[in-house]
Amino acid sequence: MFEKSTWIRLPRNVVVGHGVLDQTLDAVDELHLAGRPLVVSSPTPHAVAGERVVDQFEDAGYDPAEVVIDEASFDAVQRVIAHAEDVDAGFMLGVGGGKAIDITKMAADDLGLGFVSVPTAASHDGIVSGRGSVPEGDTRHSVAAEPPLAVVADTEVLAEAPWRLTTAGCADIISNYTAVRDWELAHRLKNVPYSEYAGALSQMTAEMLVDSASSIKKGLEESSWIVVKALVSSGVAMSIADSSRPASGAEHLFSHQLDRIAPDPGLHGHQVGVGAIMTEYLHSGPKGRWRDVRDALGAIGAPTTADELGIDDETVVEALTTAHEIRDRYTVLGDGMSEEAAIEAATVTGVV
Ligand SMILES: NC(=O)c1ccc[n+]([C@@H]2O[C@H](COP(=O)([O-])OP(=O)(O)OC[C@H]3O[C@@H](n4cnc5c(N)ncnc54)[C@H](O)[C@@H]3O)[C@@H](O)[C@H]2O)c1
Ligand SMILES: O=P(O)(O)OC[C@@H](O)CO
Ligand SMILES: [Zn+2]
Repeated sequence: MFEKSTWIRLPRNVVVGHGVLDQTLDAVDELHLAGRPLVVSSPTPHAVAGERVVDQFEDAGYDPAEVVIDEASFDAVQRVIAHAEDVDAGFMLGVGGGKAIDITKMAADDLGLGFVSVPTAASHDGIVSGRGSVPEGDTRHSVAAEPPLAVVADTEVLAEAPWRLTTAGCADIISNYTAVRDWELAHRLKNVPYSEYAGALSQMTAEMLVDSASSIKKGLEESSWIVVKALVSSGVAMSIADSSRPASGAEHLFSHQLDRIAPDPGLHGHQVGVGAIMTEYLHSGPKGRWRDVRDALGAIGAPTTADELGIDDETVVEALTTAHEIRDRYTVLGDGMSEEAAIEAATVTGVV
């Protein structure tokens, strides 16, 4: 008897383009959400876009509440939950980068409230996903969270954000190459469930982004359009898989470990990009495609070396040798790299 079943939870409204922040109210009204909106953001995104969202709801006769968080942690999720209960929120809008959006989707999930995603930077592919990513002690959780009912991505806002946030988003997408390779490997070696559709979509998204590299340039709003569409597409792949597997493999473990041990970690996307150069080398060897990954990152201006990440060589090697401990996710790192092998991989690829 056939007994498989799946839920693929996707947004109903994905509104992308110039000036669409001013259509947030319309995108929400269409969803028939009731009650008081709670706008959750971090300090800069609050000033850049959060206040405009609050004003829109105020002008329309809603009674919006606001909360500003400054870190991605379980404590921050609890603070947002407590605030939402205090103000009797009916639904939530997460306005900001990956951290603000993750916190909002996790708080909304806990309270059973609708969630709307309003990215202020094209820096990560959690814009659409139903996953939250939060560090805790020695580990990093990928938590099932409330996927957005709507996404409002204003390319004017995204284009005005610091350029490095956009190159980080590109690198988060380019890392899909190695994430899918790790997922396939885990499927073959450990019988981890694999979705052909999610894997193909994730990989195609990376290919399309790399093909568009010459149009991704600082100062061009069209770049934000290209990148945010790829970020949405990558998030859809995660929703289809009901896992971050299509977009997160060993290169993400490496980045999560850097977040723990580096004195001054880089942007998430930049770290996973550099990680992908080395994990592609581990997958395909010295003559493999690690140069293509490095060149794709270089073409959009993302870091390709430890130096460009602002992280010292020893920390890179330590992160490589310990990344497998971050979470129970089988990847090309297996049960860990020796220090000699890590130095070799980082040196051959020019990362250190
Ligand atoms: N849930 C998922 O599926 C998923 C996917 C990818 C990444 N993530 C998570 O997202 C986080 C990375 O996202 P991030 O790089 O956006 O980090 P972030 O949220 O810390 O944002 C980076 C910085 O950009 C600033 N910023 C955002 N918009 C701005 C704007 N318009 N102008 C000026 N500054 C602006 C923020 O204030 C912050 O200082 C990580 O925690 C990562 O694990 C989650
Ligand atoms: O589950 P994690 O490893 O946090 O990955 C989510 C996201 O960063 C994928 O791009
Ligand atoms: Zn990522």
